[in-house]
Amino acid sequence: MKKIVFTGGGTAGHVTPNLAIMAKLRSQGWEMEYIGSKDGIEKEIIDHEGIPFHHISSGKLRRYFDLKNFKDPFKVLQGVVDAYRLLGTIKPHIVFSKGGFVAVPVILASKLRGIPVISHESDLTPGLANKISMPFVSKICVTFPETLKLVHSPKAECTGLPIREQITQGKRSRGLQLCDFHSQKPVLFIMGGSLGAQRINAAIRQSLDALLQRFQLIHICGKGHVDPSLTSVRGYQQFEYVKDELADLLACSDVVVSRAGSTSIFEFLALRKPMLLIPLSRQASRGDQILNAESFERMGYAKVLYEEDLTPDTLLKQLSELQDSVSAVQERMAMNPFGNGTDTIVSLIEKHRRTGI
Ligand SMILES: CC(=O)N[C@H]1[C@@H](OP(=O)(O)OP(=O)(O)OC[C@H]2O[C@@H](n3ccc(=O)[nH]c3=O)[C@H](O)[C@@H]2O)O[C@H](CO)[C@@H](O)[C@@H]1O
Repeated sequence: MKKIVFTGGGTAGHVTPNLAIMAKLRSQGWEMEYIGSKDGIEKEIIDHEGIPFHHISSGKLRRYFDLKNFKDPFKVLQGVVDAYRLLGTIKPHIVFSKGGFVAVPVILASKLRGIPVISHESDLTPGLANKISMPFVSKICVTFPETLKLVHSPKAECTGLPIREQITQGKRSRGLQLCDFHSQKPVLFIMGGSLGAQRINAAIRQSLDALLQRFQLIHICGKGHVDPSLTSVRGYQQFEYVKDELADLLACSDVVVSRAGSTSIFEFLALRKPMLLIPLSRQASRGDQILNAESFERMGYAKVLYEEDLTPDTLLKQLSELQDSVSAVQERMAMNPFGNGTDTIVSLIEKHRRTGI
């Protein structure tokens, strides 16, 4: 029996692409297990899939000063020891890493055990965890063609993003029913990444009356961010985080307002949802979402509203411009050159796995 270990986590963007690959490998008879962190969202997502989950010690690697920077390298070292032990027991033929800090110890331990690793980068610019791991992996898969120029490695290949098939199988009628919506008014889908985005939540709620004149609203707010005072507003449906219902909610949505996490925006593209992207600012990140969003704007799939320009007025203005160009955007999306990365990655997994163990 062929066996694979998946890793990756912290936030859902580093986990959900794994689900697409898992479904395909499962249908080909592979056995699989997952190594993640104790407190990341990956445990919840992977438990839901019924796949054995093991957690290891993991530490955040920061580019800025923080007292935890002195403690975290020891947590990473402990993570390498934990992962080394687990890999010795599981004995996989290959490891697939979707990035995030928990992936670093797993990749180092795989190297020590001589197990090949394929890593995948979702964002246009490689994250720190993937950068550190590059020398130790057999193959680096990237999502954006622009990333190949930044990675400069013969190991790199543009495979696109693995997209869960389940997300493309939603039903508009089920989505409308779930929200108690009708089909006479367009539906606006709002998502601040897997954790929610407080700035976006606030801007939407400040503009709620004006938005409700034009749309029915599905708002994924993030854990703990549902506003209880608004739960009975007709046409405004809030969720903290959604799992299986996401496909139906997207199927009934016409336009999207979102952060510009790579996993989400490629899902919206696959579903041909015109998007207004409000990327996480450079103050709060390395600026990867800004580059993701600008790349989608250049391709004509999205409009970008920078966080520093976000006000109820700019939000409404940009949304109305996007609504006017919905058909043109959808035509461009239909011609998009990005395929679903799942099949290419599954072929690479077959090609690079160890044989004879
Ligand atoms: C704050 C932060 O660190 N953000 C990063 C993180 O974002 P984040 O984890 O938010 O990642 P994305 O927005 O790219 O992906 C979120 C994933 O969660 C799913 N989803 C989301 C909400 C929900 O209720 N249900 C659900 O299933 C989405 O469909 C998608 O598959 O990883 C991304 C991918 O590397 C990066 O581009 C982001 O910059």
